[in-house]
Amino acid sequence: MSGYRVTVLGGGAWGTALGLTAARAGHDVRLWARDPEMVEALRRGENPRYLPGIALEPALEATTDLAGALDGTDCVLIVTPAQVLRSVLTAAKPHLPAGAPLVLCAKGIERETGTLLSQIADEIVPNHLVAALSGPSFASDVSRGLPTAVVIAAREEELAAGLAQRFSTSSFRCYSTDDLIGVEIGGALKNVFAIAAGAVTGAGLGASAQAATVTRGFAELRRIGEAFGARPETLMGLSGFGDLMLTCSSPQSRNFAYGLALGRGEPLEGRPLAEGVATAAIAARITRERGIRAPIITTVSEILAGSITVQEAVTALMTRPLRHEAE
Ligand SMILES: NC(=O)C1=CN([C@@H]2O[C@H](COP(=O)(O)OP(=O)(O)OC[C@H]3O[C@@H](n4cnc5c(N)ncnc54)[C@H](OP(=O)(O)O)[C@@H]3O)[C@@H](O)[C@H]2O)C=CC1
Ligand SMILES: O=C(CO)COP(=O)(O)O
Repeated sequence: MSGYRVTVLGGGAWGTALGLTAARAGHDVRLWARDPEMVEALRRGENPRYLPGIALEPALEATTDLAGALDGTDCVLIVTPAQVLRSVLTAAKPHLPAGAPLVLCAKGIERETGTLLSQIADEIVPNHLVAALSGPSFASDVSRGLPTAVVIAAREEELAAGLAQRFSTSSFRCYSTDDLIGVEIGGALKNVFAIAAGAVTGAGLGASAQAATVTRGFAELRRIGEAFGARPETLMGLSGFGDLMLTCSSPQSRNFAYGLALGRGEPLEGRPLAEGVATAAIAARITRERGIRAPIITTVSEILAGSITVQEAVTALMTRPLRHEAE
């Protein structure tokens, strides 16, 4: 299973962690990043911008040459933020070897179009097989080799299972599924719920309110998932429930930390990437247009748009007329 040629696109926290994991699994890894300084740092075995203080072992073969990084590759992990997938994939397209599957590792929905990331890949490179890697996994944990479990999804069960086998190590366990949409929706929306949980916590509303937010967020995720044809068991797995547990409770999550700052009324400029910020408004629009009840996503998008404060949002959520519903 080793000796696979793997290209990682993106030299951020997650691209670095996944590149390391693939190298530890015995694969021949090339990582492409756009910034020459980052490439130099990665070759030295560090990523001071995104994984400060973590020694990268082994050091990664990194390059700014996109064509060179993709030349002869067997598999491409795309680990740039969701909102730039379209441009990164368009740039990569002329250099992609036929038959190399694409593994989408970002978590989000395209802000302008509401398109899922696998659908963007289908549009731009319709002849390539597409998979998604998701689940509860902080880059800093993974790069340190701490135990982590993720799920790899593809419409073709064999592809997902094969990739899961190739990328698993003794500390990085990959499960597989053919429910691509379920895995993508879970990964994209948990970021919005993590902002909500952080905001509730940051506003000092207590651990009970935080647990209520996460649980009702999960109910919302399942409603949305059902409307998109996701399987309920997928959303109860690593990419849904699992990632909600992680990101809705730990300040290590950039989305939860963003929510904490919102709740505390702290400045938001210059914060690290929080994918839920870009996903919230489009997710709110999609649910509204499709008639799916999504009060938490809608509220987060209103807070981010500045049309309602966290305090007003909480009051509105708690006092809105209750629809008697089974949990
Ligand atoms: N960090 C984590 O623990 C995890 C992250 N993810 C997901 O992975 C995705 C990436 O996150 P992460 O790596 O943490 O993000 P980071 O902010 O750490 O890094 C983003 C990387 O993408 C690069 N980048 C940004 N825009 C472009 C562009 N237009 N063209 C080329 N490169 C670009 C940045 O380059 P530059 O430095 O030059 O700007 C940087 O290398 C997100 O969707 C996130 O949700 C998933 C699981 C875990
Ligand atoms: O997706 C993640 C963990 O599974 C990382 O979460 P954040 O992007 O919120 O840091």
